Amino acid sequence: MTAAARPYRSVLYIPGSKDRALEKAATLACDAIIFDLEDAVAVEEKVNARATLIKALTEADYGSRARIVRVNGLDTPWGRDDVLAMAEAVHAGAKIDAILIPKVSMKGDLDAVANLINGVPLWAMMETAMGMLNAAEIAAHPRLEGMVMGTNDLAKELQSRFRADRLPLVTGLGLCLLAAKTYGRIIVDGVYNAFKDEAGLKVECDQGRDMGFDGKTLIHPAQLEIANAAFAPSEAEIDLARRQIAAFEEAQAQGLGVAVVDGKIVENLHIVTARQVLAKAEAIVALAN
Ligand SMILES: CC(C)(COP(=O)(O)OP(=O)(O)OC[C@H]1O[C@@H](n2cnc3c(N)ncnc32)[C@H](O)[C@@H]1OP(=O)(O)O)[C@@H](O)C(=O)NCCC(=O)NCCSC(=O)C[C@H](O)C(=O)O
Ligand SMILES: [Mg+2]
Repeated sequence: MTAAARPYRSVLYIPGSKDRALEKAATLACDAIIFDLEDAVAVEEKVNARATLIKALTEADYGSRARIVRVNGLDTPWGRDDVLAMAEAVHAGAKIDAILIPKVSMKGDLDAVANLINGVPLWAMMETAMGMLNAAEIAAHPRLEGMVMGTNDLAKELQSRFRADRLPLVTGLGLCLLAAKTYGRIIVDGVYNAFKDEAGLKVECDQGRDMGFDGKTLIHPAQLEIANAAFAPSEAEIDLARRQIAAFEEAQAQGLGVAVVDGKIVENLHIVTARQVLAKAEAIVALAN
C-alpha cells in the first residue's frame, strides 16, 4: 500500500524504552505507531532506548501498521546518533517506514536529517511558532511524506491556555493543513492528553476530521477505538458517495453535467470526493485483512 493510500486514523506513540508497550503494540488496532525516542524517554534512558527499539524493529512483527521512529533533535546530544543508528538498522534489515523529526522550524531542519539517512521518508513534527510560519516550505521538501501536529509544544510556545475548542491553536492547525494539502502530504492531528476522557477525545477527533486531518496521534491504547471510528468514513458517508456516483453517471449518460441527490447538486468535483471516501473505506478493510 502506498503511503498516500494507507489509512492513518490512529497513530499511537510508544515510548521506545518500554519493552511491554513495544510488545503490546503489535497486537493493538492502530494504523501507525510512532516509536518515540524523544519526549517519552527520560534522559538517563536515551541510549538504552535506542538499542531496545532497534531490537523490536528488527524482531517484532508489527503487521501492516506503519512504523515511524521519532528521533531526538539534532541540537541534542542524542539526535545525530539516533538517526545514524536508524540508518544502520535499516541497512541491517530493520523495518522503518519513516523518520519523524521533532520541532521542525524550517526546510534546513529536514535537510540536516536527509543528509544523514537515505531511502527513508521523513516526517516533521509541526510544533513551533516558526514552523507554523514556514509550514509551506517544510511541506514542499522533496523528502517529506507526512506532518504531525505537536499541540503540546505549540501551546507551550504560544503560552496559550487549554480550551476544548482549541481556539488558540486553530491558526497553526490551519496553516499546516493548507501546506500539507497543497503538497499532497499526510497530516495527523496532535494528542489529547486526558487519556481517560473519552467524550473530550471524541470532540477533538471530530474537530480534526472536520478540518481535514487524516487521523490523530494518541498516547494510550484506550484512545484507539474513538479515533478509528472518527477518521473512517461512516456508513452514511459511504452510502451517499455510492448514490452520488450512480446519479452522476446517469446524468452524464443523458448528456447532463449535474445531478441532484438528497436535494443537493452533485458535480464532477463532488465525485472526486465521493471516490476518495470509497477508496479510504476500501483501504481500511484491506488493512484489517
Ligand atoms: C500515559 C501513560 C504513561 C499511561 O501509562 P500506564 O499508567 O502504564 O497505563 P495503563 O496502566 O492504563 O496501561 C494499560 C496497558 O496498556 C499499555 N500501554 C499504555 N500506554 C501504551 C502505549 N502508548 N502504547 C502501547 N501500550 C501502552 C500498558 O503497557 C499496559 O499494558 P498491559 O501490561 O498489557 O496491561 C502511557 O500510556 C504512556 O507512556 N503513553 C505514551 C506517552 C508518550 O508517548 N508521550 C510522548 C508523546 S506525546 C508528545 O510528545 C506530543 C507532541 O510532541 C506535542 O508536543 O504535543
Ligand atoms: Mg512535542
